[in-house]
Amino acid sequence: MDVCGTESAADRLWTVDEHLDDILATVRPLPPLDLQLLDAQGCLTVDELVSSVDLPPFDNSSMDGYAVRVADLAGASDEYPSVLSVVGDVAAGASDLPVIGPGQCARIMTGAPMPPGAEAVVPVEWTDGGAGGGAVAAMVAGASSGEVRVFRPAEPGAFVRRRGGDVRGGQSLLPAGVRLGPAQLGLYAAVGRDTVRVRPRPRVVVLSTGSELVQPGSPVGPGQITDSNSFALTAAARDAGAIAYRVGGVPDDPARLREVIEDQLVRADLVVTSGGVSVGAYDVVKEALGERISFRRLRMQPGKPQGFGLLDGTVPLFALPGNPVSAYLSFELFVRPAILTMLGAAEVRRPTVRARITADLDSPEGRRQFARARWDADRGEATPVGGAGSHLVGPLAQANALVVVPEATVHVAAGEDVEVLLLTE
Ligand SMILES: Nc1nc2c(c(=O)[nH]1)N[C@H]1C(S)=C(S)[C@@H](COP(=O)(O)OP(=O)(O)OC[C@H]3O[C@@H](n4cnc5c(N)ncnc54)[C@H](O)[C@@H]3O)O[C@H]1N2
Ligand code: MOO
Repeated sequence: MDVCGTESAADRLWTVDEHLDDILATVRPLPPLDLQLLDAQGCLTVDELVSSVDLPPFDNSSMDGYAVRVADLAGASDEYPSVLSVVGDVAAGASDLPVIGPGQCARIMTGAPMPPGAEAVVPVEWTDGGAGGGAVAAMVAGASSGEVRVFRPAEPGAFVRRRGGDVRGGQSLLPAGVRLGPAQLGLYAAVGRDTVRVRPRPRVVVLSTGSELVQPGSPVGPGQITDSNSFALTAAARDAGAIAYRVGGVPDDPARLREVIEDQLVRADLVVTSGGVSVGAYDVVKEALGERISFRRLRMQPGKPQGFGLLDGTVPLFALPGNPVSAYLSFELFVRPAILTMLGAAEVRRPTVRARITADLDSPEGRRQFARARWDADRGEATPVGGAGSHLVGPLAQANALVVVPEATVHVAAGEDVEVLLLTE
């Protein structure tokens, strides 16, 4: 408060929505890039996929068997098989095809082109395979010429996969903005594309600050704690679709932190720091970046102190609070939407559902609380795990959702209907 008792800019508490709106108004999708198919996995496309080819590219057989003329098999049965003369073999990839005349057929393999004159395929199991006995279970070696007895008639087009029956040249196959998973990448390859235009994965650098931090695997001295934030946040960035680099344990020295950030900027589309943003004597991130990004306090619990801005007017930097639960939830609520925006996603927020809460919950007045919970989709229930403390990493690892308690609510009773934000969807 200033001397007149009015709220100054520094005192102002931002709502969660105001902070997110500021982020979404600032962060832009990355410029598109042509990538090799497998480098684009998980990215969102920029263009619609229009096929320049027919698939299949030619009429072909869906079975190992014989390519036949339909009239030759009229009335064929076990008792009165049709006897055809076999004029050749057609394997997948064959280009020199025999012409099938009346009374003739060719052995044909799955995927092989239909030879001219043939109208259908009979599977080998409906023939004697040229062996002169009853029906066989598979192609008989060396019977590519001679005679074959066929025990059933054939419909025109039976077991023939038609040219263009799957995909037509000129057809629109996928709209822009599709996430490239295995089937979509397979489709690009199937229509002959070796590259695809996408928004690339943002490169995210994750930095942990704090002179008290030691890296996992090292001995922990008095007053020290293990750096867990850089692991959780790097994993969360990858989960959101980013390429993430972890830089653990920058000490509480503003000059050193500025130096590390400058070094990291060569490989960063976005930077995330944790720790050093509150009001202590060693709040290194605030000291190092106070002039370059905006530090603010939110009507939120956990996650009250936050820093956000563009470094050099281009690279978004998120200065998240150091408490592990605060850092992780801040990432979920603010950094993840920024990464998804850079990827070009239309929907950047986690989904929410309504559920019945199974236990009482207290919440601070004037702050939106995000309580860790286990959500049971079948029962439509959310069960809080652990308490409100933002150092509680044990229960955080049990949670798959957050119960959202509005700013004006100070108590929720078991059995009430609440909003639940799903962390795993
Ligand atoms: N007088 C006040 N004190 C605090 C306030 C306040 O308003 N007035 N806000 C509290 C809130 S809320 C939060 S959140 C924290 C934010 O603190 P910092 O961002 O400055 O974080 P640190 O002080 O560096 O660390 C806080 C806590 O988290 C642990 N930590 C830090 N980094 C890591 C890491 N990489 N891995 C695991 N744990 C980490 C650190 O040891 C501290 O215990 O400030 C409150 N104080
Ligand atoms: O806001 Mo702090 O993030 O409550 O622990």
